[in-house]
Amino acid sequence: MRVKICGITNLEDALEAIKAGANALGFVFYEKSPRYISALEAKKIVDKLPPFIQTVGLFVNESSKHINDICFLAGMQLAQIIDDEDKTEFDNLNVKYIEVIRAKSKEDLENLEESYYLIDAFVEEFGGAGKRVALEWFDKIDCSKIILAGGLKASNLKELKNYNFFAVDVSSGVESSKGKKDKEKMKEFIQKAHEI
Ligand SMILES: O=C(O)c1ccccc1NCC(=O)[C@H](O)[C@H](O)COP(=O)(O)O
Repeated sequence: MRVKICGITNLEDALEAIKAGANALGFVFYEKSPRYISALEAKKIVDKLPPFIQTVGLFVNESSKHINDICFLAGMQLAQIIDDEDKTEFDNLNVKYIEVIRAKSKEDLENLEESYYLIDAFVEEFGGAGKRVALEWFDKIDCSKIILAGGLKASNLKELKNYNFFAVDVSSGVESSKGKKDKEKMKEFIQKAHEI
C-alpha cells in the first residue's frame, strides 16, 4: 500500500519520510492545528524535495479561491478537503483534489460516488487525533479507491491485510510529539504498509 505522511512541519521530517519510502507528504493549512504550516514555510520545504513525491495540502472548510491560492503559493499538487460547511465550490478548483469523509457510522461509507476518497474517523477537532474508523464498516465495500486514515500505527497495519485499501494516511502514529515526526516510527510504519 502507498503511504502519505501527514502533518509535515519541517524539512528534516519531510526528508526522513521520503528516505523511509513515503509516497506523499501532507501539509496542514488549518490554522487551529498544532501541525499548521504557512504557505511560505511549506514552499521552502517543497522546493527542496526530490521528484516523484506528491505534495498534499489539507484544508478545512475553506473557499475554492483560498485553496487555489494556497496550493499555488505552496506548490501543492493535490488538495485534501474537509468541507463540512459547504464552503468549497469544487467546480472552481484548479487543483486536483480529494474529499475527506469523516465517518461517524457505516452509513457514511455507503453510496459513495465512483471516486477516490480519504476516509478518516470523525473527531470534533478535525484530525490527527489518533482515532480509528471501525474496520468492519468496510467489510462489504470495494476499498480499492479508499485512502484510510485515523489511528493507524505500525502495530495495527496488519489488520488491513484483507481490505485492499489504495493507501494509508498517518500523522500522530508516527510522531514523537504533535508536529514532530519520529524517524524510526516512520520507517517501521512505511515498511509494514508497503508489505501489504
Ligand atoms: O493533523 C491535523 O492536525 C489536522 C487538523 C485538521 C484537520 C485534519 C488534520 N489531520 C488530518 C490528517 O490527514 C491526518 O493524517 C489523519 O487525520 C490521520 O491522523 P492520525 O489519526 O493522527 O494518524
